[in-house]
Amino acid sequence: MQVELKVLDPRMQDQLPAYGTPGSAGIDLRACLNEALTLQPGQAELVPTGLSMYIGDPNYCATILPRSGLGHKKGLVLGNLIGLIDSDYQGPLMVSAWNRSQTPVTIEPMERIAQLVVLPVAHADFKVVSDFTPSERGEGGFGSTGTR
Ligand SMILES: O=c1ccn([C@H]2C[C@H](O)[C@@H](COP(=O)(O)OP(=O)(O)OP(=O)(O)O)O2)c(=O)[nH]1
Ligand SMILES: [Mg+2]
Repeated sequence: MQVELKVLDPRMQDQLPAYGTPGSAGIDLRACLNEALTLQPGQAELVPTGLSMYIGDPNYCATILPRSGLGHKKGLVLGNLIGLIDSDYQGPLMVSAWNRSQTPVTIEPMERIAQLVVLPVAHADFKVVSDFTPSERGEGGFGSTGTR
């Protein structure tokens, strides 16, 4: 699928978003910072990626997810947990960088801090009913099937 892309920061011109391997689901996003940014424990800051994208097709969206190495080892995750990019959004792509750890984390300019995954979207057509069509699960949830 094709997605329109604008390069907002000239430093991104020669490192346009790309899949790292043919099987990669995510495209790494860089921190387009002018200087290193140190996040104190618990601190979150919006970091520009230097890009904007217009998906255009309402049957798709994009999500911004943590990189597993940074998230697990350094505690650098996302302030919104998952970023959701609407198909009609045309503004700058931003990453909410959140240091969930107990120690400061420094983000260097142009460091790859998160990843973007494009996903299909279904639009629900809600039909109001008073009784659902019966299902095997019914109302059971939140551990109703046990742990073993
Ligand atoms: O990590 C993120 C999350 C969102 N966005 C942009 C794209 C998205 O389409 C728009 C709105 O996001 P969302 O709907 O999650 O936020 P909201 O708080 O509901 O804002 P709005 O009222 O503009 O929909 O913000 C980002 O750049 N980065
Ligand atoms: Mg919204």
